[in-house]
Amino acid sequence: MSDGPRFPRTGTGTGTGTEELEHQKAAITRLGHELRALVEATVRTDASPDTLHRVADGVRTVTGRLTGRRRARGEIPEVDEFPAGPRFYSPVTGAGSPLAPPMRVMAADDGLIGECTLAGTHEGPPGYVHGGVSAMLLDELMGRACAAAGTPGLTVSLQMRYHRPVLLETPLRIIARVTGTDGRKIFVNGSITSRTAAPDASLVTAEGVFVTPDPDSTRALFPGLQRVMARELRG
Ligand SMILES: CCCCCCCC(=O)SCCNC(=O)CCNC(=O)[C@H](O)C(C)(C)COP(=O)(O)OP(=O)(O)OC[C@H]1O[C@@H](n2cnc3c(N)ncnc32)[C@H](O)[C@@H]1OP(=O)(O)O
Repeated sequence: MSDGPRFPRTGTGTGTGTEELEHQKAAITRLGHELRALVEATVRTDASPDTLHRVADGVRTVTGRLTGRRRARGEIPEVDEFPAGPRFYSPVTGAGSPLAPPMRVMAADDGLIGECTLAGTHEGPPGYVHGGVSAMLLDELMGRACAAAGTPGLTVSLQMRYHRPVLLETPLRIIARVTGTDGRKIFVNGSITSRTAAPDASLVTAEGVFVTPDPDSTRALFPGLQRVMARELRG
């Protein structure tokens, strides 16, 4: 892992709302980077039990510093651009999530492309990516492809085919493409390939069906969304 980007350490408290938000995003990104390094070091270390106990004590102390006000379940963080933009704590793309590789997402001609490299944190068979993690990458990108196409939806079906094991520590390309719609149903294809070894050979492919909830279901499922829209209307 790299040392990560350098960010200002604290907000000034005197900037505009936008500046404060940018400071917040930078701090979230920096902590996410350090936590990811901690998780990777944890699953790869050969340290002694004494060292592991000392580190566990230290981590417990650090955790204690983050237990002030917590977001309520379903509350959308102010830094997020939900549903179409970056989500800072997504377990796949979130700069602030220690679970996220994080996958970078880019627009392509006919869908979205994701890029990431996975390591020990996401291991399944020794040396290879966990199959559930491959499904998670694809589910996220395929869901975002629906939103990018103007038809946001939730996964109702995700059929995975694992053709070859996905190597750890190898740059990956994930592709998602909406292939059609039928009423509220959206059909999406996805694949994972290596960006370096045999980039044309799909390691994993997926076919998904996503459904746009009707307006009543959307309101019931995502009460936090109403608050975000009200926040944006207030400017
Ligand atoms: C911002 C991007 C983030 C990306 C995140 C990644 C995506 C995710 O992980 S989403 C989280 C996982 N998914 C979920 O939790 C969804 C759980 N499911 C639900 O809540 C509901 O099924 C919901 C709200 C989506 C749809 O419910 P509802 O509106 O009642 O749909 P319903 O009327 O049953 O079905 C709609 C259509 O879909 C079809 N359908 C439903 N389930 C399936 C299925 N498993 N396979 C195929 N078709 C299905 C129905 O047959 C129906 O088709 P038709 O209109 O032709 O009769």
